Amino acid sequence: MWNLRHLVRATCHLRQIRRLSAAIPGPCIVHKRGTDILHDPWFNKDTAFPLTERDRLGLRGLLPPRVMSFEQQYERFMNSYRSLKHNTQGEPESVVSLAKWRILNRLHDRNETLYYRVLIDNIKDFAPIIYTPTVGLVCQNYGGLFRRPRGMYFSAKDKGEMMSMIYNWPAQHVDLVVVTDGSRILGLGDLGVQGIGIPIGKLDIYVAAAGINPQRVLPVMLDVGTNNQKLLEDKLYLGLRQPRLEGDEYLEIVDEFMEAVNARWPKAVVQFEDFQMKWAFETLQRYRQKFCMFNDDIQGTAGVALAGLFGAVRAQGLPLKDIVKQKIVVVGAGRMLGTDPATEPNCQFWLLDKDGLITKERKNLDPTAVPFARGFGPEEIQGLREGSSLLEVVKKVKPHVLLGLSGVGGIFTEDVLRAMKDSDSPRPAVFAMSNPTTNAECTPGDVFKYAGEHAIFASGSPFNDVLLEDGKMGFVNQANNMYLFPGIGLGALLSGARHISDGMLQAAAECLASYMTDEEIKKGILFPSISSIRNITTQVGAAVINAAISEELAEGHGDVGLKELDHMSEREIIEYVARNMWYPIYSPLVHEK
Ligand SMILES: NC(=O)c1ccc[n+]([C@@H]2O[C@H](COP(=O)([O-])OP(=O)(O)OC[C@H]3O[C@@H](n4cnc5c(N)ncnc54)[C@H](O)[C@@H]3O)[C@@H](O)[C@H]2O)c1
Ligand SMILES: O=C(O)C[C@H](O)C(=O)O
Ligand SMILES: [Mg+2]
Repeated sequence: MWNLRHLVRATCHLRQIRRLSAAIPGPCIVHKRGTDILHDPWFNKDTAFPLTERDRLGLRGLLPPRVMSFEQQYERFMNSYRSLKHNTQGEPESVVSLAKWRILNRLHDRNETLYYRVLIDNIKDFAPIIYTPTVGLVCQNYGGLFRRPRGMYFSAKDKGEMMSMIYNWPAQHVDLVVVTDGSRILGLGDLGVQGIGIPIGKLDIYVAAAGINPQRVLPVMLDVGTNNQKLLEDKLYLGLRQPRLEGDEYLEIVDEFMEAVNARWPKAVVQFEDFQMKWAFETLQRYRQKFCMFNDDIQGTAGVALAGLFGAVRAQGLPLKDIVKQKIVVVGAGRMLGTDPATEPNCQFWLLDKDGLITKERKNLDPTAVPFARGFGPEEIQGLREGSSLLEVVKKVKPHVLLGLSGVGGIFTEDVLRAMKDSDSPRPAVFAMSNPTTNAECTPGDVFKYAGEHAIFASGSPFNDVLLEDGKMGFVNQANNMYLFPGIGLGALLSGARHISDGMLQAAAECLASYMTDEEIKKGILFPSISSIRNITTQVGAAVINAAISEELAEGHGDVGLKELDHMSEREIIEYVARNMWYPIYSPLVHEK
């Protein structure tokens, strides 16, 4: 895997290949004219329609006469975005974030080409707006923010209709579907239909990071009701006002939706997102051999956590094989229980949930927890018992890594972090992976203050780096599944995989883990900057394709059949991925009746 990293980092010219192909855009066939084009965000160029195109498409007189360039439009948008800073001075952070989201969303609704270009170029600044943490706020305030629908809504009332409803979607081709039932939105709980913001945000990341064509993405909300009493009582709530369906009634809805998607777009990849744990796990088992799908919260997150663990081992100057000697305390067992222990490295885990340490004495122990539950043999750390508190566990175990996926903000208290200072690792690692920011288990400032300046920190939502007392920088990593899901989806799509195997997921995680140099790791930088997300995704996508080919799961994509894929070198696969990434540029529009 080290070779792969070197290969790709050395082939930066790929970006030039992309830019070159982007510089000569092919024509785009449009079946509309006049205002219908101006009101279609996919074709709309606003004031940048050239005069010849205005004549051809019946736009003359419908726009002010001056023709602006793309660059001028870009600058104009960025200026108005920047001016928000002055206009919202003194306002609470949430007001400022929502104002930023609104201005981006308005552009998204009006001109997709410009929207995705500013998003790609400014991904580090804009990801916190269109993705975590602001997307959480958007979901919470969806009723008030709603202006026009985006994506598709399938509700419990649509039972028996989905096979025909799916044809209401206007695009002929769909490559990627992200679906949620809104039951566990980030760490914010059941938000019902308002959870649609999450598939929209994830698919924006797909376009920006994986170059999926935005005309070929489909965000989906499966509205099976909500158990959120506040929403049920809210007169302006836009979803079904009924309790969530359960059992077979629930599964019948998801089954019907999956069959409908598969009937219309048999090669589309479906990503399950933010389903409460019981359904996340159940639907993954139910569909993973039948459809090309994966669960991002289980599989994407496990891969990112694994890459983080590898990084923590390397930061201690240890070889990767020493990962098995690492002591890892995981707080928030939900995610972990969803992973197959056979695919996890044989580390030593201590799992805690809301009832404390999980041991074999746990009543009603979840069968998936059995391999992770602690026993009481002589090799066990003395003094720990069923339900021991987090502080007790950290004090006794002295873990190398403390990993939070609890959804509970601030649960890594000062005492817990001080106890991490006595970790058996010279670089104690604290991963506060819960989202959004307010739900993070701790802040980086507290980690460097209490667990020591040698600590390593990663969080699910972005935080700023911390200036330490000695003038050095305490680096903040973002351990978020966005480093993997775009590459998993893209690799599955371009390989034409029948389904997504553990081997493909493992390849994705290993590729991410190998991305960082030893110098970066030594500084405590375990994950790349989000600014390089297209490059990372290219590599992850290629790794996934390679795994699909070697496991004989690949069937090819478009004009590239299995035979061609099979004959590609590693380098050619990377080029194949880069070549297939969409890049926003105005294409000449050609009208056809
Ligand atoms: N960074 C990422 O890429 C990423 C990916 C997936 C999920 N997440 C985050 O993980 C969080 C949890 O998601 P989930 O779907 O696993 O939720 P969940 O509700 O299924 O699981 C939460 C787990 O935390 C435990 N827990 C709750 N309170 C606790 C406490 N006080 N002490 C110890 N354990 C406690 C629960 O018992 C449960 O095991 C969310 O905030 C989500 O945003 C982050
Ligand atoms: O959405 C994210 O930012 C990560 C993850 O999928 C989550 O559910 O928290
Ligand atoms: Mg999620």
